[in-house]
Amino acid sequence: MALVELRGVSKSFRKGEETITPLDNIDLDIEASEFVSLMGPSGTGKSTLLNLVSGIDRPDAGSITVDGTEVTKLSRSKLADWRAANLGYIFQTHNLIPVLTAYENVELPTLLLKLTSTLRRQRVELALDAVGLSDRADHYPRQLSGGQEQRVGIARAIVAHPKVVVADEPTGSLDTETSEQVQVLLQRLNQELDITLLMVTHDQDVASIASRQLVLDRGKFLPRGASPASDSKLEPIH
Ligand SMILES: Nc1ncnc2c1ncn2[C@@H]1O[C@H](COP(=O)(O)OP(=O)(O)OP(=O)(O)O)[C@@H](O)[C@H]1O
Repeated sequence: MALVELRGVSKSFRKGEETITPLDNIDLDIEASEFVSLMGPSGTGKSTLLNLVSGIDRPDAGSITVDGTEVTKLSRSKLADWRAANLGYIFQTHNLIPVLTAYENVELPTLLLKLTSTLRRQRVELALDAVGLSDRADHYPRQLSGGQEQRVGIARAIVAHPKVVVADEPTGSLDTETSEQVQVLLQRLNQELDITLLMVTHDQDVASIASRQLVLDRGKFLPRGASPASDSKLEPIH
């Protein structure tokens, strides 16, 4: 069984009078330790897919299983606990809390876990070390560069030792040099710490660091090597 399994997953939204279906009966397997990138035209449902895998949103149909747990069957309260222990989320903008230090920002998700204070401290130190920011632990976000802030965001995503980390355009708001540093970091996390990654990006170069590249278009994954249709706006279903 794959670490992440999507079977027959569909998701629609009402937009005024129209219904759009960004995900239409899709299947996906992600094996443990894989690094999968996801590209596709704007509005095709990439973020929607990440939100479903991470249990932030629920599909209209189909099932999503992560490490043997059928996430789609969990109650709302169980889902919050499951997410805290099993899922890391890297955002395009780091979403750090400005009044907390780098250490405290990374510590935040561990407060939802039942850990001793020693283990909690070890996890935070390990995560900051993994992103090369041990010496910035006491700095506030405003005292960090954009790239350092993103690395704190990445440390926060891996601190709970999640089964899967999803990343939504993690380099989208970074300059080229900083983006390259973050790409190297993501590859290291995958290869050295064995973290399974699902990453959305608009940048083909960034996508190519992944071990498998997927393209989503018109509600489906395109076959390997195919390009999205040029007029690939989602067709409304009436
Ligand atoms: N909660 C929501 N309510 C209504 N419509 C939504 C909701 N979430 C997403 N959508 C719509 O679903 C479609 C897919 O959105 P999504 O954000 O997943 O696309 P995307 O591929 O990540 O786009 P981008 O590359 O621009 O970030 C869009 O048309 C969007 O407006």
